[in-house]
Amino acid sequence: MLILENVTRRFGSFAAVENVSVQIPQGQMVGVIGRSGAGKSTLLRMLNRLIDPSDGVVRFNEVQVSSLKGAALRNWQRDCAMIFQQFNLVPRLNVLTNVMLGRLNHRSTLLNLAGSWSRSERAMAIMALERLGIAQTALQRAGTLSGGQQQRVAIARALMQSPKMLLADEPIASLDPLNAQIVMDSLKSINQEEGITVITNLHTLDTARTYCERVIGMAGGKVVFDGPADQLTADAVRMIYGAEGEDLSEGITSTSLGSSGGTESIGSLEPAA
Ligand SMILES: Nc1ncnc2c1ncn2[C@@H]1O[C@H](COP(=O)(O)OP(=O)(O)OP(=O)(O)O)[C@@H](O)[C@H]1O
Repeated sequence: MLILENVTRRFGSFAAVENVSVQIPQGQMVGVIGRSGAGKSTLLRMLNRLIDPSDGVVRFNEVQVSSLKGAALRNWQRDCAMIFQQFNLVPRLNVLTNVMLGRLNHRSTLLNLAGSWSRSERAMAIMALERLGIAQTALQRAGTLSGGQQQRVAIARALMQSPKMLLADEPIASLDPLNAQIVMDSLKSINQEEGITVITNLHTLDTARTYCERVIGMAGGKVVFDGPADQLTADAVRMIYGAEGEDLSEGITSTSLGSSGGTESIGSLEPAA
C-alpha cells in the first residue's frame, strides 16, 4: 500500500501540489489527469523522490519513503521504476544495453565498473523485450527506433528493475494513436499479470477511462476527484478541467484508444489544447 498524507510541494511560495492524501493498494492501475500545470508530474516525481515534498509524508507499507537516504533511497528508486514522455534512453547504445541498464541498481559497484553483463542479465533483457514484442530490435541503436518502440524499450528497462511500482509520466503524449494503444496495452498487461502498481499521468480522459480502474483528478495542485473511472461524470470533469470542461465533447474520438482486451469503444472527452 502506498500512502500519501498531506503531501505538499512548494516552489518558492507557490504550491504545485497541495495537501494531497491518497492511499493506493498494491496492484492498482491509477490514471492521474488534469490540466497542464495541475501538479501531476510534481506529484509523481515525489513518489520516487526525484523531488522531495515540502510537507507531508509518503509511505510504502512500513517504510517512510519521504525520509529515506543513501542506499535505502536507491533501493526505493529501484522498486519504483519510472518512464517518461521522452523515453530517456541512451540513443547511441543498442536496445539490449539500454534495457540492461535497468539492472544497474541490482549490481555491485565493482561489477558496474567492470562494465560487463552476465549471460543471465542478457537473457532477462531479451525476455523483457520479447514481452514487449520488440526483441527483433535488440541490436539496433535505440535512437533509430520509432517513438512507440522506444517507449516499449523504456518499459522493458523498467521491468529489469523488478519494480513493485511503475510510474509513467505522460507515457503516450509523444505517440500516435496506434503506438499509444500498444504502450497502454503493455502497461495494462504488466499491471494485470505481474501485479505491479501502475500510476500514470495522462492528458486524455478517454485513455484514463479505458485503461485505469481508478482515476485521480487534479486541479491547482489539489485532488478534486478520486474514484473509479465510471464515476467520472460531466460534473467531475468540470471540477478537474474547470471552465474548459464545458467545452468537452463526447464526440471527439481522434485519440480514442480501445484496449486490445476488447473494451467497448467509449467517447473521448479531451480538453481543448
Ligand atoms: N522546478 C520547478 N520550479 C518552479 N515551478 C515549478 C517547477 N516544477 C513545476 N513547477 C510548477 O508547478 C506547477 C505544476 O507543474 P507540473 O509539471 O507538476 O504540472 P503537470 O500537471 O504535470 O503539467 P503538464 O501536464 O503540463 O506536464 C506548474 O505551475 C509548474 O510551472
